[in-house]
This record gives sequence, structure tokens and C-alpha cells, in this order.
Amino acid sequence: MQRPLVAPSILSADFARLADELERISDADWAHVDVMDAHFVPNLTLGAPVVEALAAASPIPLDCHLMVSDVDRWALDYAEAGAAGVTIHAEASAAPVRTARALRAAGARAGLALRPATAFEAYEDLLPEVDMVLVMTVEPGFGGQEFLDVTLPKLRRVRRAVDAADLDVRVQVDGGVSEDTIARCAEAGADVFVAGSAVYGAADAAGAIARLRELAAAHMPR
Ligand SMILES: O=C(CO)[C@@H](O)[C@H](O)COP(=O)(O)O
Ligand SMILES: [Fe+2]
Repeated sequence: MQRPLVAPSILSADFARLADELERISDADWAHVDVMDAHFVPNLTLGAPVVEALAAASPIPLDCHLMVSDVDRWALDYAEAGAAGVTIHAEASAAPVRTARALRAAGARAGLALRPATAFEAYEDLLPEVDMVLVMTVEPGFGGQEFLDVTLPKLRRVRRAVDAADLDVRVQVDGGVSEDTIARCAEAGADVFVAGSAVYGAADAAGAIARLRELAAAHMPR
């Protein structure tokens, strides 16, 4: 198991002051950027031009989570905008292997995300094609939702498959991750932890990041 990575989601940041909000989380490993198109999910955030500006301003790498329909058409724009990682949803992709290969060829890490109701088994054979699997722990679309414990069995299955294949693939959780829920995620096999409201809702964001990292490390299997 690799060291835990904490990726605060800027969805819970002040959108009028995004450069300052990125500085607030400079102790984190990645800045998680939620791209929503008001079609794949019922919310609208930002697109590649804003990601390009954020990449130039950010002290840490950007981890873009694309919640957009027809994602094969749009994913490469985010790698070219400077994102270090681009995660596509399995449900929005007709050609995840082709898109993952294009992202990697552009120098980005390729991630594959699964909504809570999407089974991992259909995608298990694709593990060598990606650098990360994102197990959504809420229905995508909004920050501040309650963590869904029903996603934990799938998280364990993803971890078992990654370990069995002995691959350098990260396992990310996103949604409702907090000081109350992160231990469950770590025990079930996550090693990248997205947290929006738990970090940006704290008066001391750096302290919240440090506590989340410590709790994750303490509960990840050795
Ligand atoms: O992708 C999403 C929501 O769809 C997330 O990245 C949220 O932004 C996480 O926010 P919290 O649940 O941690 O507040
Ligand atoms: Fe996200």
C-alpha cells in the first residue's frame, strides 16, 4: 500500500477567490477539481479554460474529476490545460481505453470513476490501462452530502483486484469523506482521499488536511 494522499475538493471553496483558496490547501497532495456539465450531473461548475488558469496558479497538482456526458470528447482538453490527473466516469465513456491511452500519451494520469450503482466487475480487466480508480461514495453532483456506506464492499473489491494484479493503481474515494468516515475508507482499501466540506469548512484547512492524512495512515492496512 502506498502513502495516503489527501485531495481537497475546491467545489467547497469560495469561487470568487480560487487562487487564494488553492494557497489555503498548499499542504495537500492534490487539488481536486470537479467539472460538472449540468447534464451528466444536475450541477454546473467550470471548464477547461478555468482549469488552465487554476493550473498556472496552483502550488499543487490538479486532479480533475470530470462529471460530463460524452467525456471521450472532452477529456484531453483537461490534460492539455495542465491537469496532472484526469478522471473520467465509466458511465459517460463509450471508449474508456482509448481515452485513458490518450490522457497518458498527453502526460496526465488517467482515472476511471464509478457512480455508487456502477459495478466494478465490468471494468476490472481495464486496470492496467489506468492510474486510478475512483469509487464515488456519494451520488456525484454536490458537495456536503452524507457518506454512503453501501459503497464500501465495492471499494474492498477494487482494492483486492489492484493488489492481486500487483499494479501501481491508486484507489480514490470521493464524497462525504471526513474525520468521521475516513477510517472506514482507509480500512476498505482507499489510498487517495477527496474531501471538500471537511477541509474548506474548517477554520484551519492545513490542520484538517493533517488530521485526515494521519487518520488515513493509521487505518490503512500495512
Ligand atoms: O465529486 C464530488 C461531488 O460530485 C466531490 O468531489 C465533492 O466536492 C466532495 O465534497 P464533500 O462531500 O467532501 O463535501
Ligand atoms: Fe469529485
